[in-house]
Amino acid sequence: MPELLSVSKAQSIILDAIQTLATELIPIQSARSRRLATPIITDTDLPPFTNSSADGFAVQAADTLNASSASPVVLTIIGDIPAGTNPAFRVNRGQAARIMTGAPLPEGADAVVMVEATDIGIRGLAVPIPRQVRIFSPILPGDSLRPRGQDLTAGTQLFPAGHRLRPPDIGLLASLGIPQVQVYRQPRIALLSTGDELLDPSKPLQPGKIHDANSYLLASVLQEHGAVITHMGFVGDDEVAIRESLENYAASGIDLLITSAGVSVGAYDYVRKIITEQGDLTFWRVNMRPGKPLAFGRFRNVPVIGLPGNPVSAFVSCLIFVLPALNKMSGAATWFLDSIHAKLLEPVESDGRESYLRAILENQHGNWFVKLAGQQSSGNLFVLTRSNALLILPSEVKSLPTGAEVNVYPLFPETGWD
Ligand SMILES: Nc1nc2c(c(=O)[nH]1)N[C@H]1C(S)=C(S)[C@@H](COP(=O)(O)OP(=O)(O)OC[C@H]3O[C@@H](n4cnc5c(N)ncnc54)[C@H](O)[C@@H]3O)O[C@H]1N2
Ligand code: MOO
Ligand SMILES: [Mg+2]
Repeated sequence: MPELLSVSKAQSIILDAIQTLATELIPIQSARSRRLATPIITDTDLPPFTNSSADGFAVQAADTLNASSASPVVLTIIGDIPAGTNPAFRVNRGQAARIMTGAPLPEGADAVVMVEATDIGIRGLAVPIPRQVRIFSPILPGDSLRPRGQDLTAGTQLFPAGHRLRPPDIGLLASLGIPQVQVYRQPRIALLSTGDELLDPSKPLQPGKIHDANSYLLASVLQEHGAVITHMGFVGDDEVAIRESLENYAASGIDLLITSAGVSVGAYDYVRKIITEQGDLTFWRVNMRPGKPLAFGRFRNVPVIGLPGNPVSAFVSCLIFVLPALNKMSGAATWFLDSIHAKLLEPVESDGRESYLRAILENQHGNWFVKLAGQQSSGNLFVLTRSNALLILPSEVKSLPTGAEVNVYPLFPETGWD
């Protein structure tokens, strides 16, 4: 058997053939999960001005030094500061200004007394404004204030280029008065599953048939990582039907074609032949398990990745090869899954190919341990749903004992499993 391509070599061939996409300016309300094309550095402080964190009275704290319930300090109210106004007056010794939460601190004042600490009490502030306020306890300079720049000062880098925007990020951009962001275009990916045995999940099972799982499995992985799935469907193991579907997809301005199944050595596995005739088959077969029959090349001018048909193989190959390509296209700073070290809770075996075993990762007292999630057949999707990690056995390693240290890819670390 000719030597199989290593996983890392196959990854680098794919990544070399994939370009980072162009960028576009979009409104922040559509920017959830999009990747920034440029770093964002704020030119504003947040909060932009020192403001009150309570409904109460802006004062000079020194005036309240001797306040007590037996002997309250009486201050003259000189004005009112609703949120959204800009006080033109100054608070001097012996004076107070009524102030609402979020309103700017007037000049002269250095603290706010909460209304509950005054004779107005929890009935709260209302019109008309009293002429005086009695304060029952001392406060310190800075009390009940949110100083300018407390959260963020001008010149801070908020996000690097490539950062994927999350809801708090979008809120922050809005609060800084940034209504639009330059982001990378979303990769447009077409998915074609192949197989005479496939049925739409809405159809009842028939003898010899199975429901198409891969289209849905792959589409959801890719969408979760920012791709737009422009086409998704399946055709039979029919050379003409596969070629025509790929032609239609490739002509529609997509960035990447993904096929599922029909890529091994079966009599009705046509995908490699079609890629070879309609473009270029750059490589076929990788030294990994599952996922050996992976194909990569170009169909017309569109990069195409032919994933093996077994659902777990398709899933693993999608994480190991398609996601890095998707990440590069979308402008991500890092392209590969993050791995961690863990100790084996049981012995594991493989056949010498680089293996990605479905596994359960658990933390005990700060240390990571890993065990198999169950049966490792690459058709078994249920076991995959019970896994939270892929346990990696390097190539040439056929077995490892309990306690050995391995690399593990946590699956869906951002969502967890519950
Ligand atoms: N003689 C050999 N046979 C096989 C080899 C080999 O090296 N020599 N490799 C095996 C490996 S490994 C894999 S993986 C599969 C890959 O096969 P294909 O990519 O050609 O896919 P198919 O043969 O069409 O299907 C394989 C398997 O997957 C099921 N399948 C296909 N599509 C879907 C779908 N959309 N949803 C759910 N399940 C799907 C299909 O029914 C088959 O059971 O080849 C091995 N054989
Ligand atoms: O790779 Mo196949 O992918 O072992 O089932
Ligand atoms: Mg086959």
